[in-house]
Amino acid sequence: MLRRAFPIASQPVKHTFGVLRPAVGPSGTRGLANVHQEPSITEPPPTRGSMPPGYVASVGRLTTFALPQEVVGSRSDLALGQRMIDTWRKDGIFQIFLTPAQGATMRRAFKASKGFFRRPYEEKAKYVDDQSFSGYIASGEELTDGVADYSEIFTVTKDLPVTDPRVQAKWPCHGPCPWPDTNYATTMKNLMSLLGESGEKLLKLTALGLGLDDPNALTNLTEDGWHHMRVLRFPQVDRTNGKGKAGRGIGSHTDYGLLVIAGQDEVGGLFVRPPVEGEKLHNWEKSAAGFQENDEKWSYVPPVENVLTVFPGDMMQYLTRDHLPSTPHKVGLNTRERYAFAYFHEPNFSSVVRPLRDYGHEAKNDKPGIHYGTHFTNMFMRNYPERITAKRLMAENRMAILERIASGVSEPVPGHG
Ligand SMILES: O=C(O)CCC(=O)C(=O)O
Ligand SMILES: [Fe+2]
Repeated sequence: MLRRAFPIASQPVKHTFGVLRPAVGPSGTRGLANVHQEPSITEPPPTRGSMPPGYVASVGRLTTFALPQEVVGSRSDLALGQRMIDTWRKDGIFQIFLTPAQGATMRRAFKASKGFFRRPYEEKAKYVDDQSFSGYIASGEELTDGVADYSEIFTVTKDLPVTDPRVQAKWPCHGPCPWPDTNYATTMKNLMSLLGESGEKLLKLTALGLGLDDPNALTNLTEDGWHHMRVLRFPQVDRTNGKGKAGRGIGSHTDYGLLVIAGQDEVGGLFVRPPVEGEKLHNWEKSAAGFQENDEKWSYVPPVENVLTVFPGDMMQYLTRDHLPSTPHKVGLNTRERYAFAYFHEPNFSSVVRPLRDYGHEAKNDKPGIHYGTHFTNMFMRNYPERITAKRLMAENRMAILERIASGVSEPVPGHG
């Protein structure tokens, strides 16, 4: 393996993207990642796996950051925040090193995920809930831009007992998580809480990097945040059930909240679209799903051991008035089955997200704000119109309840108004 010393924090790192066509390779893409670390660390993590067949894309060489134990607003925190923002604006994505606790829990979570997805379809299909969108989503069930994906998913949303006042008040998307067993539940909850710690640090660093007057401007939104996670399996490209679109794991889309923090096994399948001059998507107004699905401006994200990838979601874009666009991404099926996690670090369900006052081109607050829970509900209704949860929501006219919550007309629920 090649070894070389890497630039330290204060020096910019040049990124290169090599264009590779799957027809001629690469099998076993290897390359060097750019590492943003203490000067003593000189070994970049090697990449693994290979690009899914049939896709045309450049191969991303991602910058990797080491997050501090704690974000205290020091000069090095500020420099790191600025570097993170520059990297998102250029590549749309970066990597962070896993902490040892995250690494250990991630391994347990992959094991639990494999164990669950290997169970018979008839059993898996029982793990759904009619109030929350948590639980099992079969391969060929999820729609992106109206077209079925082959991803097989277990979604985890906030696990609320039926006695929770919000569930009692029939808030849309609020309900229990239909766990397959206690080991699965404990492992996934642990993983989410450890990824959430990175999410909070990343938000503080982002606020610093943006130069916001209030360093807590972003983390104020995530108190009792509507964090959720998708535990994913993608079938081998020639072992699908025929219900999705050939070769496609998940069609091009953006995700909904502040940050997407994702982890993948060694197989490979994820592509991101680095910001392109002149392209502006506003997924909360008009669906970004299916956007430029088939052109060549995509960058393959090679799997790297012991890292997570991080990119902005729709609410980060809205808050920053497009300075940090929500990164479009898609997943292709590979020659082997693939396992992954996508964790979403989100605002509180009831929060109204407004463009940052002290940031952007206009000082005045000229945008109405987005009620995050309404945005989330709209997105899930769009993706799973046939799900039992969507049907109950419509039958009980819970959209009207949501409107009352969003306009502040509803009875406040203790602690969650
Ligand atoms: O499989 C991945 O790496 C990403 C999955 C994804 O984009 C999602 O679940 O929204
Ligand atoms: Fe996604």
